[in-house]
Amino acid sequence: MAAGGKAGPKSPSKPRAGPGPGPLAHGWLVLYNIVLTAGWIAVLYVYIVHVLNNPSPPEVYSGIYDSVEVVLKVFQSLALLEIVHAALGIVPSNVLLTAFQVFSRVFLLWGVAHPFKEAQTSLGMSLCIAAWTITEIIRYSFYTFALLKMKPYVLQWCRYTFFIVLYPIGVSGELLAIYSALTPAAEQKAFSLEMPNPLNFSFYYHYFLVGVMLTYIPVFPQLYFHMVRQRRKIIGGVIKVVKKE
Ligand SMILES: CCCCCCCCCCCCC/C=C/C(=O)SCCNC(=O)CCNC(=O)[C@H](O)C(C)(C)COP(=O)(O)OP(=O)(O)OC[C@H]1O[C@@H](n2cnc3c(N)ncnc32)[C@H](O)[C@@H]1OP(=O)(O)O
Repeated sequence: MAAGGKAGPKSPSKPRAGPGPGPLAHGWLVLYNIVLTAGWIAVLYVYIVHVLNNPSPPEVYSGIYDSVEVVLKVFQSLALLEIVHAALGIVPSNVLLTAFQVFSRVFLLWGVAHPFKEAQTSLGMSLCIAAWTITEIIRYSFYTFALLKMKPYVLQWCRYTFFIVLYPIGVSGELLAIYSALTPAAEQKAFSLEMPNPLNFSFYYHYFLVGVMLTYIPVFPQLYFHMVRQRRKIIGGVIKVVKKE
């Protein structure tokens, strides 16, 4: 039995089996989702204030990361706990997909934006922050309501519809931000190891970044179509045909 008293991870297309999380896990998840909703609302607030104060390009996008940096890093990093929740079985999410989703963003923040000013000020960064923020306010508030046995249809519809547009925007933004870090990473030889060295091994961070960008090609469709299946299951009006023996 998993920590929260519910069955282990399930196939994404099956309905939740069992009673849901136990009381302790339930309380924790309510707290977690409320804190994360509030955190992302704070990101949105700072984002909007920045746009209103700097309405013309390039400042309108180039300064967004600087404005939201601290709060964004805190709340996006807290999403690592989602992998733990899924791995412990207290939520029925797919562990691998959750890990890809969370790691790609955490890596973008700490491995791309944090070290490279060019990524911070790129248009891509402002696009993905906008897409993440809208998604997460809806997602965490939806989970909170669901745990409290309320599922406002509008929120549920937004949760399983907005991704159709926000995923491509977010992923394009992430790829643009990584792309803008390639030249500075190569020029600065950041986090790289050149030969000769005692390990007899070379590592070039900008090539690693190219590798990360290529990883999006097989992984992103899996995430996207997972959400398409979830949408079909939850609000798609699937008619179940029961075969008579
Ligand atoms: C070195 C690093 C290299 C990394 C390289 C990686 C390459 C990666 C490429 C792809 C990158 C993607 C980057 C992402 C960009 C963006 O996000 S852009 C913005 C748009 N984004 C979205 O819309 C995100 C959509 N995706 C998701 O929601 C998740 O990530 C998911 C894992 C795909 C979701 O899957 P799942 O968990 O199955 O969805 P749900 O239907 O919401 O949940 C299933 C059930 O689990 C319950 N649950 C989940 N979390 C919680 C929680 N915190 N609290 C309570 N309950 C939770 C949920 O209620 C569902 O329960 P049931 O209804 O009972 O089934």
